Amino acid sequence: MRKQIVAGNWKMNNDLAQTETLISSLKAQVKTSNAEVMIAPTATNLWHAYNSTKNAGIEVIAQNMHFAENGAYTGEISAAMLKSIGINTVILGHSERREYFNETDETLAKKVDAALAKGMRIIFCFGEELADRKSGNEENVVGDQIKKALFHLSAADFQNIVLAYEPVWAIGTGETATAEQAQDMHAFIRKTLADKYGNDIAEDVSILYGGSVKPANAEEIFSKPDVDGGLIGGAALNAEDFFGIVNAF
Ligand SMILES: O=C[C@H](O)COP(=O)(O)O
Repeated sequence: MRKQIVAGNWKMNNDLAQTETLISSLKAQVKTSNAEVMIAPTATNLWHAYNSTKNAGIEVIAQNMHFAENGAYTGEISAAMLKSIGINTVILGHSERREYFNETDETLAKKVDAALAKGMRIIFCFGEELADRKSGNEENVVGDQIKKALFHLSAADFQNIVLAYEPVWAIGTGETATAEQAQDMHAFIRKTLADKYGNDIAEDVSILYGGSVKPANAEEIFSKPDVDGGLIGGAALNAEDFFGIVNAF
């Protein structure tokens, strides 16, 4: 069943004290919503965030994980480690991970497998760069990213997959895809899934949009039929802005 989701990706922001402050502000704003609400603090603050949001209607999720179960991977965190502190959802494939940490479709496929093997839910990110859009190649790029990292999965695996379309040119730039551009790409993504897995699976997968979503543009973007929510960066660092977006549903 397709869900509406608004997830705040805090990226490398907020130390422990700032995390406590922002979570208190978020808890003060939470009310019954049509959307599932998630926050992704940095790894050092996951355990604290998990404990301070229990029963608050906010799921704490991770920004990344390694594909190995354990071993000599200095600085990395495994799915089992996340699960052991109550984290059941992980963002994978964010464009910043692809760009600055050389994550490829191949390593992402392994991360996807590792997360699913531990029963985790995945928010899988992808999106084209500005040059791809300017050359009219955005659907090829996005289609390839999805196929290479996800098309080895079974139809049943998609119960634990949420997709997040994030055009790289719209991330942190203040430049947003128009609601029509988002809808067109989301419809293409759903068709790509339907061609491989059938309509029922494609209709059930939630597809989020990410890239400079703000309270002022969220309602229009979320009103589109194939947009099921947002992955929010900058605006997730302010409780009022974040809930301005959540309440756009
Ligand atoms: O993960 C979130 C996205 O990168 C969007 O970030 P942004 O809302 O700051 O553009």
